[in-house]
This record gives sequence, structure tokens and C-alpha cells, in this order.
Amino acid sequence: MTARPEAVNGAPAIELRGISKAFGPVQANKNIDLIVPRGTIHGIIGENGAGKSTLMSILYGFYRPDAGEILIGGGPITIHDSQTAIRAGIGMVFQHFKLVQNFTVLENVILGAEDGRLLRPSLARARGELKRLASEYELQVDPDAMIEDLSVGHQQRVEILKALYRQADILILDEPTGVLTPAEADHLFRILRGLRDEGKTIILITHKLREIMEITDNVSVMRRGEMVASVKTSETSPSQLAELMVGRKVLLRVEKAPATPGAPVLEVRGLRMVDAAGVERLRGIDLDIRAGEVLGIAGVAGNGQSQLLEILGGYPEKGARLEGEIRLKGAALPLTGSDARARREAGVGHVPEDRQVEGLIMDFSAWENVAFGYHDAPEFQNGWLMNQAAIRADASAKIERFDVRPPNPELAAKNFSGGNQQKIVVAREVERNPDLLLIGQPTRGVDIGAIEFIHKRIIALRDAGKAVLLVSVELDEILALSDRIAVMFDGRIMGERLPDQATTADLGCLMAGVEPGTPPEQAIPPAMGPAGVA
Ligand SMILES: Nc1ncnc2c1ncn2[C@@H]1O[C@H](COP(=O)(O)OP(=O)(O)OP(=O)(O)O)[C@@H](O)[C@H]1O
Repeated sequence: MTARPEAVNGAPAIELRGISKAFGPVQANKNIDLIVPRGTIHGIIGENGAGKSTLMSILYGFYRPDAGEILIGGGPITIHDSQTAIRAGIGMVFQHFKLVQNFTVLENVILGAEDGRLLRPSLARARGELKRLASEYELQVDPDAMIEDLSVGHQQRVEILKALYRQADILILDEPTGVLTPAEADHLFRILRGLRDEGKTIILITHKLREIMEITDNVSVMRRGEMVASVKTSETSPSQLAELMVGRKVLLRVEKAPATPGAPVLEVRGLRMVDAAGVERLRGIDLDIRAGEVLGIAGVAGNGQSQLLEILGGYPEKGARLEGEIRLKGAALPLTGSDARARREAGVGHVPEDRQVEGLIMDFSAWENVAFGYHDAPEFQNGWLMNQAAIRADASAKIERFDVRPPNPELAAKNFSGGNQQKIVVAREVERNPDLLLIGQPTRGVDIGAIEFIHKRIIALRDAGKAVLLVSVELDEILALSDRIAVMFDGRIMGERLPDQATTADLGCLMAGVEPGTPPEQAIPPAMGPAGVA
């Protein structure tokens, strides 16, 4: 490790002094100072677009700062690229993993490492080292498994193993629990504590204040490009952190009156779906949603929720075979063929789970994305022509109401932070007041101020007599918003509960495919989820 700076005794693991970075007119980081003591877990929080990812990308060598200084172990260092960062002992686990899908675990771990040539002796040595790391850190994973066959939780283990294999002393994790089940998140936290206790330094970016309180030693708060506070976790509280982040008091719970459901809006009977590869993804779904209620679908990702949303939204996977019946306000909807537009015209709004692939056209501007799919509405027509000025004005107003930052309707979707991209999609769908809103992972990667806002809008839609189908892997979100909860496992609905009667343990059993109260010897889940999620 030639370029690793000499550690100065007792010096912090990381020190940033006066770091600034602009993207055109956007000052993403302004004169940032940060000290992270060695052997601690340090949380970084801030609203969407506050500049957290930019700061970490500077530390990992993806961006060069416009100004400022970085010290690692007390020694100044210029981080030209990620190879320099790796040599300085810095490892990073991204939100969207950087693994090669059709390579094995072992190949991914050694790829890019200094002895990463795929020669037999080095491979054998690497295999031994990987085995040692996996057992020492409870990161068990089959070295010969293909990445594409692993659940997201296991892919994340590979990312961590990759950093440890390169002897990282500092590990940066960007929203690591966004894709994990509660049990996987607990396991990850155990590992992080273990790493900290042996002297490694961990930076954790998260929007979840519960995680900050549970696992970090110190926490730094960013707001609009600046570092506004660094505090000891034991000396702060979730409400104080929320206020520091947003600059105002934030309600950390959803306030809603009991639902008064009306006539059925959506009726689904015997919905089955077999995908192009012949795998049965939905095995006979029956559900009803009435006007004025939120039905929450809980479940571990990969158990058919995505397919259900896509089919209801009018774009089933290519080559899928479908069976069953869907009725919207009493009228049968066609099952086959792609008819997202017909669904929209019939009063269905859809916020897809994957905003970047299905929700947005990343190279198009924010206003085009807000108008997308609705631009041919009568109010936007001017005789035979499209009234572009009206479309733009309407989109700009929605961008402003949803507090999309920066509030620049001309900026391409790809240049917004993840949470702000999500606000663009939610603004488009919710502001049309659909009779049925299908909404998948509405607040993934979204900051608490925006979560509060999106939750309020969902409840307002319900209170206006609309029906909402909410799919979320966040149990807290399901419990807070739903009037009824259905749990999906392996393409089926395992059970339905009322939120005030459901316990996390009870829902957890159903999510694992086990009827609550089943004697332990019989409580073996019938099958893995379709995507192989354990
Ligand atoms: N490559 C880029 N080009 C232009 N603007 C950018 C680029 N990367 C980031 N920005 C802008 O810099 C600001 C900070 O973004 P950053 O991604 O660091 O925020 P964040 O705090 O990580 O947000 P989130 O919590 O939503 O991930 C935002 O206004 C963003 O739009």
C-alpha cells in the first residue's frame, strides 16, 4: 500500500478542511469542514440535494474539489481518482452496487485489486483470503455464485468484502439499508459495529434517523451544501436532528382520521402471471380497494409486488402470460398488451418503484417529465396544436408545490438528486388526482421533510375519496399510511391485517411465508421468493 499516508498518532481518520465544489451554478459543497475520529461510526444526514453524495464522491476520488484539503490519518493527500482513495485505505459501498453481474463473487472481489490478475495462484490465495474475511466478519457468501443470482442483501455483502479485501480502514456506505429487509439491516449493523470495535472508521449516509440513533457515535448535518452541525449522537434526538436538517420543525408521524371507504374502485380476481422465462410470479391474487382507503402491500422485495403494480399500471413485463380479472370502478380492464395510456385515461395514476428506469426519462428536462403522459390533456391543446407554454407553466407550478430542488424546470432529470427525482414523479402522478393511485416505494431515498410532504399528499388523496394501492418494503411506512395491510410472499397474499392490530412480529412472519402461530418445526417457508430472496 505505497500511497497510504502515515498515520499521525491520535490523528482523526478523516479530516476535511474547506471543501467546496460547484456544478455550474449549483454550489453542491460550500467550505465544508469535517472531522471523523478513528474507530467511530459517523452519520451524515441532510435533505435531498444537501450535498452528501458529492462530498463522499470527493473523498472517494470521483470528483476533484474546487477548493479545500483532505487529510487521512493526519496526513494531507490529493485524491485524484478512486485508485488513490483505495490505496489510502478508503472503501465505498454505493447505493447502486458496482458489481459485474455475470462474474462470480470471487472474480468481483479481486477485480481491480492489486493482485487482481485472474491467474491460478493468485486466485487460490484470493479464495483463501475471501473465506477468512467472510467467516471473520459474518459475511458468508458462496465465492463461486454469480452476482446476478444473489439477493440484494448478499450483493451488498460482496461489496463490503471487496472493500475489506482491499484492506480498507475507512468504509463509506451510502444509504445501505434502502434495499434491505429488516433482518438484513440488523445483520449489517452488527457487522458495522464489529468493524468499528476493531478500529475501522465508518461513514454512514442515511435518511433514517432511527438508524442514526441506533448505530452512530457522532452525526454531521448538511443543509444546502453547508455543514450546519456535528454532534455526539448520545447528546441529540431525532426531532433535533430533523430540525437541523430541514431548518423547521418536522412531524415525524402521519396524522390521519379514520378512513370512510366508499364504493369499490379496484377489484382484482384470480390474477396469475407467468413471466417470459416460465416462472410463475403471481399465483392467484384477489384484492379490493374502495374509494377513500389506502391498501398497503407489505413484503420483502421480489415476491411479486413489482409485477402486480406493473400489470395494474398497464405495462406487464414483455412476454408475460396473464390470467384473471381486473375491474376499475366496475368496468373490466384488458389484461394483455401494453396500455398504460388507456389506464391513465381511465383514472389510474402510477408511481413506479424504479424511478430512474420506469418513472423518468433521465435526459429530458424536469418540466417535460412532469408533463410526460399527460401532455395531450384537453387543457394543453390549442386547436390542433399543443400549448407548450401552458404545459410548461403547469409543470413549473407542480415543481414549486412539491419543493423540487433546485426549482429549475429546464434542468435534465439526471442532474437532480435521487430524492428530488422522486418528487418529480410523485408530483406528476398525484397532482392529476387519479381515482386509483398505484404507488411503489414512494419515499425510497427521500429526506424526512419530503417524506412528510409525500405522506400528507397520499392521505389527502385518500380523504378526497380516491383509492390508493401502496407498495413499500418499509414496514413503518406501511403501518403509518395503510387502512388495511396485505402481506405478499412468493406471488400470493399471505394474509391481511388492520394496522392497529398488526404487530411487526406478526407481519414479519407473514413476510417470511409463515403463518403466525405455526409451531417452529413446521415454520419452514414453503419456498424462497421468486427472486431467490431468503
Ligand atoms: N453531476 C452533476 N451535475 C450537476 N449537478 C449536480 C451533479 N451532481 C450533483 N449535482 C447537484 O448538486 C447538489 C448536491 O447533490 P448530492 O447528490 O450531493 O445531494 P445528496 O445530499 O446526496 O442528495 P440525496 O439525499 O437526494 O442523494 C444537488 O443540487 C444536485 O442536483
